[in-house]
Amino acid sequence: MTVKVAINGYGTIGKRVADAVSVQEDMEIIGVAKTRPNFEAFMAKKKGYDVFAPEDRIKGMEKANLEVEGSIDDMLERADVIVDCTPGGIGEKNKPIYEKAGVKAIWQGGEDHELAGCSFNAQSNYEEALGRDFVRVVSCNTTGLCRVIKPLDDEFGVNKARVTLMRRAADPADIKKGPINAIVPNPIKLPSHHGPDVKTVLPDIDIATTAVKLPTTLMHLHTINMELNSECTAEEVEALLAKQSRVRFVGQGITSTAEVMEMARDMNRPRSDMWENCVWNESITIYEGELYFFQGIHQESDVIPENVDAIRAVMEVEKDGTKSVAKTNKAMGI
Ligand SMILES: NC(=O)C1=CN([C@@H]2O[C@H](COP(=O)(O)OP(=O)(O)OC[C@H]3O[C@@H](n4cnc5c(N)ncnc54)[C@H](OP(=O)(O)O)[C@@H]3O)[C@@H](O)[C@H]2O)C=CC1
Ligand SMILES: O=C(OP(=O)(O)O)[C@H](O)COP(=O)(O)O
Repeated sequence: MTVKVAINGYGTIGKRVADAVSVQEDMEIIGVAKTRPNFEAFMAKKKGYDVFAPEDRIKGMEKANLEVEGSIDDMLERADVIVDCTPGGIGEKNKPIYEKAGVKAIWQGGEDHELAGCSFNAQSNYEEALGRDFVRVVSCNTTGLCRVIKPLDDEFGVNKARVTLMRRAADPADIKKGPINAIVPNPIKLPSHHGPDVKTVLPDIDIATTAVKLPTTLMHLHTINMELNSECTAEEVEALLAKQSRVRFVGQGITSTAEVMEMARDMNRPRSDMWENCVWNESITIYEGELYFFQGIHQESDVIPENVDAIRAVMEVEKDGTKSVAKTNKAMGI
């Protein structure tokens, strides 16, 4: 079976999900929806994607010489599953349209957990999403946290996790957000929403997070501190994280997020994406019985393989999460 996938919202996340789906053997893109005839819409056409638009936007698109296949309802008629990559809060409004069309939907981390009732991270809770109509792939930061907390909890038991998130202020193409010369405690009320968000995937983890926004566009950086239930060495933690397919160790002169992104460019990754958590293995330390390490998260791309796995889970084309992760990784080159 080839799963027919539609994308609603072809921005930072949507365009990457479209390309990642296109390289999988068991799924295909049947259309992407745009609201404006901007360069991204023309690029989507150039790549061979059928472009759809809300009914009231079609005329404007055609006036700009962008050929539109039909409305979002038309796109839903052709799809088995829709990946909603519209800005946070907009996706919620689309739920009735998807329900009416009887199409499964996957939302992103900008929406609340309650919208889908199932928050997803492939390595943490794939099986929970099997056959569901609605799933939410958790945000970039939450994805990055789940990817390391889950294996550490399985192996050593996580008694408590305390994380400081230094967040990029905006994506590289975003001209609207700041700050450009300040460090902003955000959210100001503590702890931040990221800890509760991890608990939507891993409910038994004691986690608290704080977050600030920094004037950078490249990546988020996490300082992770955990109390583990069993005694272990830094070497044992390093060996465990080395086995995780979506965790990459960085060293060899990489001392910053800028150099991680340069490496992604050198790797000829599409859009210089870094789909894996980037852990500085040199930072992995056990100090007075507690674990510490740094990891970088490429906000624009770490959730992309997770969306591919979420499609397989809701469509039940692969019942085993480990196998889905392996298929996704192989097709994308992770
Ligand atoms: N960027 C990031 O770092 C990450 C984002 N996320 C989450 O992914 C989701 C999407 O974010 P992101 O890709 O950054 O957003 P973008 O703003 O980059 O893209 C959003 C897309 O949605 C379209 N859109 C805008 N308004 C509407 C609307 N009213 N109805 C339908 N489509 C609309 C836009 O199309 P058009 O230009 O045609 O209007 C655009 O293609 C959010 O939930 C976000 O929280 C998750 C992880 C990381
Ligand atoms: O999901 C994200 O971040 P978050 O995990 O801090 O909510 C993305 O980086 C988008 O964040 P934004 O809402 O600052 O654009």
